[in-house]
Order: sequence, then C-alpha cells, then structure tokens
Amino acid sequence: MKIELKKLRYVYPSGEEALKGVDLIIEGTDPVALIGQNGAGKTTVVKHLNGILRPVSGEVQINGERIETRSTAQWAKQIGYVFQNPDDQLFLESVKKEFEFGPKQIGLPAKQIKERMEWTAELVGLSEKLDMHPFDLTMAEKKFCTIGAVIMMDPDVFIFDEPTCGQDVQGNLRLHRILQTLKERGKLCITISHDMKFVADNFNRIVVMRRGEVILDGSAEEVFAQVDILNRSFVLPPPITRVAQGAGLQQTVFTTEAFMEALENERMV
Ligand SMILES: Nc1ncnc2c1ncn2[C@@H]1O[C@H](COP(=O)(O)OP(=O)(O)OP(=O)(O)O)[C@@H](O)[C@H]1O
Repeated sequence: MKIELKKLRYVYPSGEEALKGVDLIIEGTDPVALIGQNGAGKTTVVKHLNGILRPVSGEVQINGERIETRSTAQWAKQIGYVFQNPDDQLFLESVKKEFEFGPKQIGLPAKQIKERMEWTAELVGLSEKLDMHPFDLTMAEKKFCTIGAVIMMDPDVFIFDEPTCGQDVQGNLRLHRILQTLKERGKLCITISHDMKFVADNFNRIVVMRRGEVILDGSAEEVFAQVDILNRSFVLPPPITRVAQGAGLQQTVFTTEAFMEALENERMV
C-alpha cells in the first residue's frame, strides 16, 4: 500500500485555506499518527484519502491511482474511515445492522458476513450488544461500533479520527489490541490523536501538522525530542517524556522503566 500526497492544497468554500501544499508519502503497514494543534488541518488531510474532499490543487494517489478516478463509495472497499463523532456515522437501529450494512452493499455472502461479524464483535467488545440500538450505547461503545462497522468492510487502510476521545484506560487497551490485530493482518492504520501517551505507545511514525503544513515527520523519539518546534505547535510530549526532559535527560523516553534506565545511564557518564 502506498499513499502519496503531492503539494496538496485545500480551501474550504468559506475561503479558509486549510492545506497549504502538503507532501507526504505513507507506505507499508507501520501505523502512522497525525498530530498537531486544533485546526492544523489533520481532518482535512484524512478526508482526502478516500475522496470525501477533492484537492483544490496538488494530487492524492493511492497505489499510483489518482483519488478522482473513483467515488468515495468505491474507495470505501479499500480505505475505511472512522469518523471523529460516532453520531455522524451511525444511522441504523442496531449494532448488528450497522455491522452488516457495508458488507451487504458490496454483496458479501451472508455466511461470510456472519463469520466476519462474530470476529469483529469480539474484537471491538460488542458481542453481547449486537441487538442494542447504537444510540443506547455509551460514548466509548458507540466509537467501537463505528470501528467495527469499518472493520466489517475489511479495507486495506483504516483511518481513525480521534479514536481515544471518550475512552477510559480499558478502552485505550482495547484500541491498542485492535491496532495490533489490524497490523498483524497487514492493514495500514492512520490515526489522528491529541492523546500523546496513546500516540507514543502505539505509533512508530508521527507526522506533526501546523497551520496546513507538515512540520515534523519521524519516529516518536525524533519527533518528541523537538521540544521547541512542538511548543510552537502547542503539542506537549507524553507526561513521562516531559518529566525526563525537565530532569535534563538527553534520551527521549516513553515509559517509567526507560526513564529509570536513562537516569541510571546518564548518572554513570
Ligand atoms: N467545513 C469547514 N468549513 C470551513 N472551514 C473549515 C471546515 N472544516 C475545517 N475548517 C477549517 O480548516 C482548518 C483545518 O481544520 P481541520 O478540521 O482539518 O483541523 P484539525 O487539525 O483536524 O483540527 P481538530 O484537531 O480541531 O479536529 C481550520 O482552520 C478549520 O477551522
């Protein structure tokens, strides 16, 4: 899988220039996190990856194919998009119906839909809630319902917009398991998040946006070491990373264990 953005520019009808020439290549299955302050352009970028938005200028290519060549509904088989707000995505009377809807639309046989649903419901923790109305679920469960509905389509790429929003520790652990499982199945996950601990725990590659541009792109260690640039972008590294930076450690750490180890090592130098 290769996603390529070339000088992508987008201006909303209101005149807001949300993207000012974004160049970005995402290849393979290593999960990628997209971070940056509110209004940086993250959602606008990901809405270009399945054609919800069309570039004003520049290009979006999926495996060398220009995004304009297919409709959003056609791209949905390959690129799954989980909306930031579940209420924008859920519209049927039960979790089961939400899960079945997409696969039925593309003509998947009933037996396969059933098998896929059992597996998916288990993964997202809704096996016991398939008959419930989505609007009777908790916010966290609604989010897992939208994730499940997209998993049911078995796309190659998953785009998550703020998946940790409304999640507690258990929800974050489940999200971690879902990301791991999707990676093991050869899927590429691209995630927007404001939760830097979640980002550091789950993503090797981090892309930072600011005012419609990509300003940093690298590993968690590389990106979270750029304290000045992050400060200007109103992005704070994870708490343990900041404690280590505040203590003057050179190494960028993301866990208490790594912090203690770095402290020992740097004391001995
Ligand atoms: N429908 C819209 N009409 C007009 N302007 C918009 C629209 N959606 C977003 N914008 C503007 O485009 C810019 C980029 O917004 P976008 O939602 O892509 O940012 P973001 O990084 O995803 O922010 P957040 O973290 O708050 O979701 C912002 O200035 C925003 O106000």
